[in-house]
Amino acid sequence: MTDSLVIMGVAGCGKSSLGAAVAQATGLALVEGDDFHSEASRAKMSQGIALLDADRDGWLGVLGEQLRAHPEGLVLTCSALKLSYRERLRQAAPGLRFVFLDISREQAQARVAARAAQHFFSTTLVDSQFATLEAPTGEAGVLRVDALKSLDQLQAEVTEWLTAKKEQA
Ligand SMILES: Nc1ncnc2c1ncn2[C@@H]1O[C@H](COP(=O)(O)OP(=O)(O)OP(=O)(O)O)[C@@H](O)[C@H]1O
Ligand SMILES: O=C(O)[C@H](O)[C@@H](O)[C@H](O)[C@H](O)CO
Repeated sequence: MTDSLVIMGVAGCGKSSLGAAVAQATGLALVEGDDFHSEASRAKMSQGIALLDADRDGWLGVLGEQLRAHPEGLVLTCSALKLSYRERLRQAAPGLRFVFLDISREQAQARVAARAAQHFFSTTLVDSQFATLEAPTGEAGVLRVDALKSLDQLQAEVTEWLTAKKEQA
């Protein structure tokens, strides 16, 4: 059973912010999924072209290698929008847990627009993130959190959940 954890959700939901806070709180290494997109994928996203399964295939493979390379556990930020993507990651780290940052389309749009000048992700792509998203409702090892809560509150919810899981194990 792995200690690794994925912080998932659509663009702008707060994966990087919460990932950093949880890594700090747990002492686990932080791996930013966005750092492993190919140049071609980054170019597509900055031009407002949504990624397809084929674009995400190699990326998910590399993220699986990251999980395998950290048997002590890590905090991985990754959109992980579809069940099949999450299953790929679970194959690399059986028992992998996910924190789903749940956000409305309007709020995600507002956050992505607010940071557009400093970020590669095109604001026109938010709708496609929601079209692709298969929420992980009902999947094992998933904590859903409200992305509009404060970072402190979110981090506390996640660490409490991780501690409760450890006590059950
Ligand atoms: N809990 C929060 N409350 C308020 N604002 C937040 C919160 N979390 C993140 N933000 C803000 O929302 C924006 C997006 O956050 P962040 O970059 O962490 O999201 P992300 O999901 O990693 O985005 P992406 O994957 O698209 O890079 C940032 O401007 C960040 O400061
Ligand atoms: O699967 C995807 O479409 C991508 O991973 C996106 O979600 C972005 O990379 C990310 O959120 C950056 O804004």
